[in-house]
Amino acid sequence: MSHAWGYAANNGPDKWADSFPIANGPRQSPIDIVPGEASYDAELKPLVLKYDPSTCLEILNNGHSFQVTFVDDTDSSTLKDGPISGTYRLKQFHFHWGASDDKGSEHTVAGTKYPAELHLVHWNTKYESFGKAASQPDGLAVVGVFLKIGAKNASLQKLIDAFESIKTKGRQSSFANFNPATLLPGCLDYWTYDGSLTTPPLLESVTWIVCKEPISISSEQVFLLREPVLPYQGDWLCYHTLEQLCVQILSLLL
Ligand SMILES: NS(=O)(=O)N=C1NCCCN1
Ligand SMILES: [Zn+2]
Repeated sequence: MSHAWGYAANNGPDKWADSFPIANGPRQSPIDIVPGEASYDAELKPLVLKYDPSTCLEILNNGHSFQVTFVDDTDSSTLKDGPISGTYRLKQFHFHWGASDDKGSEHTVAGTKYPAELHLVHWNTKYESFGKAASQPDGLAVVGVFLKIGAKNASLQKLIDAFESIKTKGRQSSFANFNPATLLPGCLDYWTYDGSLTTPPLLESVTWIVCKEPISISSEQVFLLREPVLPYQGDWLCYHTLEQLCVQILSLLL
């Protein structure tokens, strides 16, 4: 791929295998989760998530999404138990969303797409860093949380309020004292499977932990995720299309 990966026709998921042949690997994510085909495992434990807001560092526009990054040099913000062994440290979280409410999540549930999906990315402390862990089959654990249209999400609003400071690709700004636990659903029941990163480099190093219960996002909030695309400013793109831009311009004019 002569240019960076993305979600357009010329560099989107159908083209990723050109530069990342592991895209055709045996444990690629995302998948369609079919609850009726999932097996119950009595050995699995409840998730233990311990997040320290003081480890929250910054918010970044990486061109594909926005990402909140955490200080990960101690075991202050960790994931334990559930389907994993040992201690995994929180590195970052980010979201995936679509150009309309009928799509956007990466995982699907019996074919149903949610408007958005949160990913909390953790790395196994048996390895010395995120980078080293990302190439190991048990290196990463990502907690996925679906978002469905409903009540305004006060915690999500704190992220949206920070968008003004990261309007162009590559921009980052300090973002302190945010508790990612406020983005978790009340019930932490989950599905789990061994998979991969869903974006390049698509490494097959992820233990996926997908929460069954979604959290809410309001229509107004999801609209703000789909900020009008101003390519010359490099605003982030996530499944944006010309149609979406036209719809948004018309909605602003009418
Ligand atoms: N959507 S995902 O599976 O979390 N993919 C990721 N790719 C790069 C590093 C962090 N995560
Ligand atoms: Zn993701």
